[in-house]
Amino acid sequence: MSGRPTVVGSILRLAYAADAKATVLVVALACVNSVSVAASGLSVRWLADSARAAPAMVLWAALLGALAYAAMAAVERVQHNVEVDLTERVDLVLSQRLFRLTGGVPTVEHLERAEYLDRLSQIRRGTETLAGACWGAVGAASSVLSLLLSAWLLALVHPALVLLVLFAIPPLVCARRASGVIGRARAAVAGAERREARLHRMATDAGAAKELRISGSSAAVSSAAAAFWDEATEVLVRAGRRAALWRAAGWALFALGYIGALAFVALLVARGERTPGDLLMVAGLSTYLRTQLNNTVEGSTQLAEGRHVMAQFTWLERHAADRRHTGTGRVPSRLADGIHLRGVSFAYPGTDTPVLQDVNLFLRAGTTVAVVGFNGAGKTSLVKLLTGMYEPTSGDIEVDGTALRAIDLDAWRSRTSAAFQDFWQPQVSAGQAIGLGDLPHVDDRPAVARAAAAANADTVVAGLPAGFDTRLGRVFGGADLSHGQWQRLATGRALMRATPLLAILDEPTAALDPQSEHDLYERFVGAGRADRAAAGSITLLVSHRFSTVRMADHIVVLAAGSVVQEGSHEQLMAAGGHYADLYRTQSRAYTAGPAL
Ligand SMILES: Nc1ncnc2c1ncn2[C@@H]1O[C@H](COP(=O)(O)OP(=O)(O)OP(=O)(O)O)[C@@H](O)[C@H]1O
Repeated sequence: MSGRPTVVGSILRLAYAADAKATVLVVALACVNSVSVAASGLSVRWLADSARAAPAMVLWAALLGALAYAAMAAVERVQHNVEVDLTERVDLVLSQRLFRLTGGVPTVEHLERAEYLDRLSQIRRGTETLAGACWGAVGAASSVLSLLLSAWLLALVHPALVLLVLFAIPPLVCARRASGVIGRARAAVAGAERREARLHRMATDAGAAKELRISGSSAAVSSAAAAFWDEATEVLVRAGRRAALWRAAGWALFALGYIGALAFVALLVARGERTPGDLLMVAGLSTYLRTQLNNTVEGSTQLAEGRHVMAQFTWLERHAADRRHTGTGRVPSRLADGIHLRGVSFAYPGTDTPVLQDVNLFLRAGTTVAVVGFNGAGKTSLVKLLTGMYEPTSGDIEVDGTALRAIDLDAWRSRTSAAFQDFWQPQVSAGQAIGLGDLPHVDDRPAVARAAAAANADTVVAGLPAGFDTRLGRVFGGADLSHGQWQRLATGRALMRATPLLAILDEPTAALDPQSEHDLYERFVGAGRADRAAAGSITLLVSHRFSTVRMADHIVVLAAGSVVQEGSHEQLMAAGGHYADLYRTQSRAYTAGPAL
């Protein structure tokens, strides 16, 4: 996407994909417009000269002029309407493509890194610019055609007048410089704009609003947002001024050429070497030339802005292609052995600090494994690796002896289920909010009801006005749920797949009391036990509550990204150390502390 033709080509291909007929029409109208400009210049000259030499021709000259003007006026109107319609279509095509690309990247790195988020927000805001750039490209091409025709007509008057076309170069070069200045400024402020937008969203988010008011930090958030806004605006305004200076310099040079050309032809007419018709045509063409040039400059500015957005788009396409999971290996229908982690280390992309270090683990088929550890020990990162959200920096994860990186990731994910700490709150019907856990069965009411009952979400649904058909979430004016109720639905979602090979519960239980959490984990482990046993399913529990953890067959203790202990509850208690200390401390807190 480096050269201009590639950008123009890509943009025109987009327009063609959005609406082929309208694209061809816009291009054809632009050509008609260019020819009309030249025809109108010719008609003025013909009119003036025939008035003196051949009065009978005046009518024909006037007719040509009228036709040229009518064509220009009609084309302008129709072209504008078609362009507006087509811009919306291209915008839609781009938004869909962006959606597919963002969702199609198998990893989640681009959604977790600030640098990538900046690029994404530039693309999101820039789809309309890119769509508009189509017409910038077409307009610029048609103006170049007009310029060539005008140059030919000027050369007929005097070859030296072709130089006027050379004066068209400075405004173009300067406009390009100006666009570069604006484009760089936009990229520089993308981070500040994203932060400002985030703070703005936070200030209007009901959840955050409560804490902001209690802590009295609304004003601080508002002034932080204002500071980001000011920072971005200052850079953009400064860039705007510099860009305006560049543009003014370009036009000043053109004005010099324009005045010089008119003076030159006026001199030739005064000497009787050229006719007044020539002078009128040069004056008329020069005026059009300025308009056409203006269009070319605007078109090339739009094109340059579109080019910047296209560069980000191309980056996203490359990122998606680079991150494409190449594994095509089959996922076993049942786990015979289990999942091995062999020397797995992991650092988040763009960071040097490993959050998992040389982890060697065996998750045996058909067992329940619990992972415990302090905040930041690496538990969720481990879950992200097991679900293929990231690949290990070194080492391998093997599913029944086949490396996960060699397995078809979509197929693997279709045999996993998970409920996360930061779970999703889909604004759909209550039934679908559960059914989405197994897309082919999203509306399978008996399956949804089973999952709801297993997650204890049936009581939540029973309290809704239209049961499973109740629309959820404030965005579409649906019923709102408490955090704990959303959590139950999320757990229901994770129980939709009857025979996952890996079922994960990564603490989606923060809003539950210890007893409810314990019940929920028990239900999760017990749900469809026979089916899961037949499939050799591994159930992975992440929890800080040791009363919950002890139900697992195997417990893994993580500390600072390394496995420090593993075994059954009894083995770990007998061994003493980290796990036993934490277990006793927590038991004491529950027995001696206030009732929870
Ligand atoms: N997207 C990310 N980019 C960079 N670092 C990250 C990212 N997510 C997590 N980390 C870092 O990785 C480390 C492990 O985080 P992780 O979420 O795996 O811990 P955890 O054991 O699940 O913690 P908790 O009990 O609080 O959920 C932490 O130091 C965290 O700061």
